[in-house]
Amino acid sequence: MNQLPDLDELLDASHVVSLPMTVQFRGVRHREAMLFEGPAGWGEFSPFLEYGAPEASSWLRSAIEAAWEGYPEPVRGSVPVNATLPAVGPERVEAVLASYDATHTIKVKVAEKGQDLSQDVARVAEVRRLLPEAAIRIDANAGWDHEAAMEALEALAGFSLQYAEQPVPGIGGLARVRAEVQRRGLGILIAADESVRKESDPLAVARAGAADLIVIKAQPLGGVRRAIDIVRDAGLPAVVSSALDTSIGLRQGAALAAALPELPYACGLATGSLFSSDITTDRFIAVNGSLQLRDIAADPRLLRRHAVGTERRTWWRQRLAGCLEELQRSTD
Ligand SMILES: O=C(O)CCC(=O)C1=CC=C[C@@H](O)[C@@H]1C(=O)O
Ligand SMILES: [Mg+2]
Repeated sequence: MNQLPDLDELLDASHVVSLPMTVQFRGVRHREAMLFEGPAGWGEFSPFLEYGAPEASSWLRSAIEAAWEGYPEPVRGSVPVNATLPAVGPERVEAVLASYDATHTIKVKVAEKGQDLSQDVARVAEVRRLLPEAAIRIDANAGWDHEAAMEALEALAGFSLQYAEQPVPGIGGLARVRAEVQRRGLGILIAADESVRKESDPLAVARAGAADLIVIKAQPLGGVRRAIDIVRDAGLPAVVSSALDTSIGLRQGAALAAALPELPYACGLATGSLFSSDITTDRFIAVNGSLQLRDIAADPRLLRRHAVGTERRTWWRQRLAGCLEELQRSTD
C-alpha cells in the first residue's frame, strides 16, 4: 500500500452497522462492522469487539486495501464454498444446513464451551447421516487440550474427516497432535487457523511442521496481497475462510480465493447464510456450492436500516483512530 488515507477521509467514507444473525456463532447474535466506500470500491473493517488495536489494525489494513487500492487480478471467476455448521444440537442440523446452497463440504464446529464430546459426535453423526457423500471438516477453535483432542479425533475418525482445524492451542501443541494422529494412523489432516492469524509470525506453523494446511482470512492477515504472500512463503495448501463478515467482507475473502494460484479446498465463505439481513439486496451467497465473483456495493437504504446508535458509532470511530495510528506507526 503506497499511502494510507488520513483519519478524516476514512471517517467521511465510513458507515457502522449491526446485522442480526439467524443463529449464535462464536457467542455472537449481532455482528457489528464498519464499512468504507472508497475510490476502489467497498471495504469492511470488522475485528471482533474484544480485539485491541494492535490485532485489529491488520483488519483495517485489509479494508483500506479493498476500498482504496482494489484487488489483484483473479485467476478464477468462481470459488467453491463449504457450509459452516455452528455448535447446534443434532435436531437443528438439518434446518441450519438447509439455509446453504452448498452441501458438498461441511465445516462442523466442535469443542464449544459448556458442551461435551458426546454432543460433538452427535452433531457430526447427524451431518454424515444427512449427507453420506459430503466432505466433513471440524473446527475446535483450540478448545481441546492434547488428551481431549486425541480422544475426540479417535471418536470422530470413523466419520471420515477431511481435516481437523486448530484442535489445540499453540504451534507446539498442534505439532504434537499432528504427530500423534500420524502415529495412530487416524488419517485426519491438521489445519492451523488461530496459529496463523493470531501469531506474530504467520509462517511459524509451516516451519515447525505443525499442520498439513493453513486457514487464511483476508481481514486478520492484513489484506488479500499479504495473505497471498503468506501462502506462497508457507508452501502449504490453504483454505480461505470468512471472519463472519457482511457481503462486503466476504467479497474480500473471495478476492483472495480467486487470486491464489492453487485452491485445493472449498472455502469457508458461505457464512452470509448465517445472517438474517445484510447491507445489500444482492447478497454475496453461494449458488450451487460456489460464489460467483462480482462487485458488491452497500445499499444506502440498508445501511440506514442497520445503522448503530450514537454510542456504538462513537466507539467505532475511536477504534478506527486507534487502529490507524497503529498502522501509521508500523508503516513508518
Ligand atoms: O470457515 C468457515 O467455514 C466459516 C468461518 C469460521 O468458521 C470462523 C469465522 C470467524 C471467526 C472464527 O471463529 C471462525 C473460525 O475459527 O474459522
Ligand atoms: Mg477456525
